[in-house]
Amino acid sequence: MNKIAAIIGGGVIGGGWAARFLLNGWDVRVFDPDPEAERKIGEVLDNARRSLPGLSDVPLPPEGALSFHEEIGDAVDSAIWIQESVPERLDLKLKVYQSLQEACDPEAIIGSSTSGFKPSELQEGALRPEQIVVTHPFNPVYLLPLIELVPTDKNAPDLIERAKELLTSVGFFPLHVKKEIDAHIADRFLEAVWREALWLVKDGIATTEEIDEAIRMGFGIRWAQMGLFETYRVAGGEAGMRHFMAQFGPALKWPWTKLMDVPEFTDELVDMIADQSDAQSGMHSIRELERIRDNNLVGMMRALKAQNYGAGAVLNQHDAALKPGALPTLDQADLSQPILTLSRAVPLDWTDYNGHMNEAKYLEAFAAATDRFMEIIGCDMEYIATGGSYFTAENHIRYMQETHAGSRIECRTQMLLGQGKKLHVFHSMYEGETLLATGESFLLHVSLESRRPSPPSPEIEAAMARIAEAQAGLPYPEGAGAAIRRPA
Ligand SMILES: NC(=O)C1=CN([C@@H]2O[C@H](COP(=O)(O)OP(=O)(O)OC[C@H]3O[C@@H](n4cnc5c(N)ncnc54)[C@H](O)[C@@H]3O)[C@@H](O)[C@H]2O)C=CC1
Ligand SMILES: C[N+](C)(C)CC(=O)CC(=O)[O-]
Repeated sequence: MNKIAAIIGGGVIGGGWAARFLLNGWDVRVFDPDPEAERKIGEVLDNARRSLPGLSDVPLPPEGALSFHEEIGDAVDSAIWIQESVPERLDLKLKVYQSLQEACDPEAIIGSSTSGFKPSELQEGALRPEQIVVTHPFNPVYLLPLIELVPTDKNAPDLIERAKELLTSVGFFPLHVKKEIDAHIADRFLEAVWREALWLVKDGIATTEEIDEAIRMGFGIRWAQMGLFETYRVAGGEAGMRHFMAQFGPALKWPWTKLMDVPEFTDELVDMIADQSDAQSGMHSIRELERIRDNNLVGMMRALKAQNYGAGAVLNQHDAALKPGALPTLDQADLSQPILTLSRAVPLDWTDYNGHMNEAKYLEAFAAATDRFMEIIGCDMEYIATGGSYFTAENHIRYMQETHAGSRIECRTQMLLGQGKKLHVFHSMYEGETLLATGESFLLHVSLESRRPSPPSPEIEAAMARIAEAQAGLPYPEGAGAAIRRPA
């Protein structure tokens, strides 16, 4: 049975939480009095389906069931996680806890998305304060890993550990904020930057577009991978952080920033900022901007994944947790049929200007299927470390149907020859029952020392013989051995 999450308030943030849980295999029950809530969550889910599953290089669990409830008690019934994301008003949040705590399981965790309130303020007067913690997410909640997890000493250590475990299981990075403070950690930075930016516009120093360029062309990209302190340590040169502080510390006392002053939101300032923002981005609808944002985030996060750094390392850990059981081993597979060697969603950065999966990415998918087939026959990392491996000598791809971001694809592999140093495999790529493409590869076993063909280990020979015998009854695949014909 799937785990159940209740989403109380299904706006921008509640919709993101709903998508994160659903796409990680939880059932989600929503309570939101807004008659438009179902449509709005549907739109967030559409964005999430095209972007989140492809962040993983292994398949996410099957999507959970989504339901909408008219009574808060029905929504929280049987939920082990209740996420409150109603508007940022303390009186409203406290009223919501009153009614949901009358109905929910006392063991359930109640997380609040609040951007600014301290957990002690949310626990004030609650039926069971020990159930309530701050779990502050970042938009888009379905892609960004950070959750600021802020408990008080009313929360038992066991609840904090369970919260961390459940958040990690859906791909989040829970950052345990040990001491409560207004606006937690990250929003305090965002607010400081936001205040300074408003002054720069008001004082006519820069437009909204120039400020965004100053961020995204420089320190914004840098922050996305190393943050503030690691970046400045590097900026200190060989002497590191101490030198950086000695050199740039005094500047903090100069009047570079306006610190706590807030410009008054006069009609003039609001119009100036809104007009500049329209001129900068008004050619895109909000939904278009969301898609542009998601495309960029996925590309950047997948690049960080390749470096196993920052958010990329979190994604790799989530993949590692999902991996066991995702693909069969030699002993688990039905060897009489083509063997499942790839199962994943198409990442956003695999699609191109034609709006479908780019031709080069088919090779990437088939190469991953070949790598998996090598593992199945025993040519895994441990074996490769002993000095033997396979090199690909020839590939042939046939493209049959289009596929798109977020689509779940599978490769099934038939071994056409596995004898001595030769390995000849034929991969068929499917989306459901639809054959999308085929990829045929001829490989040679090599010695990594001499870089020349060499016989594989007896264990690999035996595994290939076992597959050859089991697949002997399969018809030779249509399209195997095909080539592009010479024009008549
Ligand atoms: N928008 C943002 O960038 C972020 C917001 N947050 C926090 O998330 C919370 C929600 O913010 P948003 O999603 O932006 O607001 P929103 O206005 O988009 O959504 C709030 C939703 O709550 C519903 N609602 C109102 N009263 C309710 C009630 N009594 N019971 C159930 N649902 C009710 C509304 O119909 C609406 O759909 C706030 O606490 C905010 O500080 C946290 C991170 C980022
Ligand atoms: C504007 N905000 C304070 C609601 C923003 C957040 O809380 C986090 C975010 O996603 O930027």
